[in-house]
Amino acid sequence: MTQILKLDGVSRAFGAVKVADELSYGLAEGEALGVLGPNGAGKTSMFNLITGTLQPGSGRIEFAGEDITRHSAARRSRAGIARSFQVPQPFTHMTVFENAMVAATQSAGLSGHAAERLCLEVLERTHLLDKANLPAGGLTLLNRKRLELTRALCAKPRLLLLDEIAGGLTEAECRSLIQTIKEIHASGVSIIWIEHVVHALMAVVERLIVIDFGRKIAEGEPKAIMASPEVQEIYLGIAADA
Ligand SMILES: Nc1ncnc2c1ncn2[C@@H]1O[C@H](COP(=O)(O)OP(=O)(O)OP(=O)(O)O)[C@@H](O)[C@H]1O
Repeated sequence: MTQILKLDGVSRAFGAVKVADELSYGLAEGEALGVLGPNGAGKTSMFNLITGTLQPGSGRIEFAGEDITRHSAARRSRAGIARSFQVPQPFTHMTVFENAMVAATQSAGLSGHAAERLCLEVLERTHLLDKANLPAGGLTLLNRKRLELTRALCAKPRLLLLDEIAGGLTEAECRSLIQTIKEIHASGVSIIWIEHVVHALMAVVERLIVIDFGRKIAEGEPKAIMASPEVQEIYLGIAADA
């Protein structure tokens, strides 16, 4: 199977804090990978390393067979890497549609009707079409999360990085978001999903990795990983924090 992403011995420290410590793993094209780990383990930093807003101290990152370790964030975005942020970051004074258009024009490089068509398609997939003309600042938390997804999808990603998108939602809202993410996955987009809401992860991902102190401490089939005593101990800590 073709690998869309490969991290090879990626390390980065802030002073004494290692946010990535010899991190190595691969992601197959079309695969959904879950990432679990306690607060401060380095999960968001790993996304920053993949998207190019943080440079590794050492190691190599490949995307679609190309070494992107020194590529700029803008170049990686154009190549098809998109992310959602843990704290939704819409342009609050703009409408939902205008927010989508920013991503379609600036990240996917589209203009005119092509950009509008993509935005409408994505807004339908993310169930925000009926909110298209509302200001983004007034959306509920679920719809702000849906807008995060919309903005990422309007960049036409091959790889979608989701950062704790299920946090803070009610059970019913979480189920509805899981369904949308399943549909995105089924459309062929490769996904890496950092999440503390473990049942949401388990409903979607085919493989899990667990990170602690920037190190990968477990990797494999989700149920087997969750059953391991080492991960159970960390998970109890995560459940207490969540
Ligand atoms: N730019 C930075 N400068 C200094 N320290 C940083 C920087 N970015 C992150 N850190 C520190 O690195 C550690 C890892 O942070 P990171 O946000 O990657 O963890 P995380 O696993 O995503 O945590 P959470 O689950 O709380 O979001 C934390 O101790 C954080 O304070």
